Amino acid sequence: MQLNQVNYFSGDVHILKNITGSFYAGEITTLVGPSGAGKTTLLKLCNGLLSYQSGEIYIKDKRINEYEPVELRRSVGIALQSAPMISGSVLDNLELPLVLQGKKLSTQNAKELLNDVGLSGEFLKRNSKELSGGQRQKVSIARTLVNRPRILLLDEITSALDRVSQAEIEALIVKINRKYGVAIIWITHNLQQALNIGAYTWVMMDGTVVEVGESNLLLSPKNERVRKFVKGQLG
Ligand SMILES: Nc1ncnc2c1ncn2[C@@H]1O[C@H](COP(=O)(O)OP(=O)(O)OP(=O)(O)O)[C@@H](O)[C@H]1O
Repeated sequence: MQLNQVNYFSGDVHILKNITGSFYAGEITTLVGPSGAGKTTLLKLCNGLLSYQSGEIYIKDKRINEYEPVELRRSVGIALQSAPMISGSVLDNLELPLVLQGKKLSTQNAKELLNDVGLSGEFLKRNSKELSGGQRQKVSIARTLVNRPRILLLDEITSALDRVSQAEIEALIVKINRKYGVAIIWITHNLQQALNIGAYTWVMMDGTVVEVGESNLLLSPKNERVRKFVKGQLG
């Protein structure tokens, strides 16, 4: 996915300013930065939930606003911190992206998806209300894989979890990244997480990308504001 001079305004407010850069297939890129920097807004532009006013976003040399909405939704999966579930079973939840297209999910495929996120096939019949926070997030991630997306957007998916579940989710995202070769764009407030798992990191502030590169840039940022931000987080 490539972004070229992307600008987004909400009314008169210039929220994202000239965002340019690439997210690569088979690589994890983390987005970090202070609250209000524009990270979530950028993710929403990448899956068409919001529309930019100028610039371009391309997936495979095709502008995202030239994709049919269903095609774009299939190509770009998103998982959120809240891991929203519909009432019903885990299978009902996994199947949701297909049901919306008038299709069904085979039990075999459903079990493989659960296996991808480290859950046994027995979970298919479980009521989604009975899942722990970590299990819910795993089902939410499995659901994003139903359409075999090229790009996976993750918004703070481990923020509400305990350390053990957090480590499990990190490991399974790395595994999924290798297995499916998707481009993963992961917003995190946890800079240690960005250092541990992301190949690349974008540091955003006030609607701009202030520093970008391999994630270990966080250990010795060039930009003074980034240095201060990192010091506050990593000590
Ligand atoms: N619907 C909206 N209307 C107006 N301004 C908005 C809207 N949504 C977000 N903003 C503003 O856009 C800016 C970027 O918000 P965004 O949620 O993208 O930041 P963020 O980096 O994801 O923050 P956080 O880390 O707190 O989630 C903020 O200044 C926010 O107040």
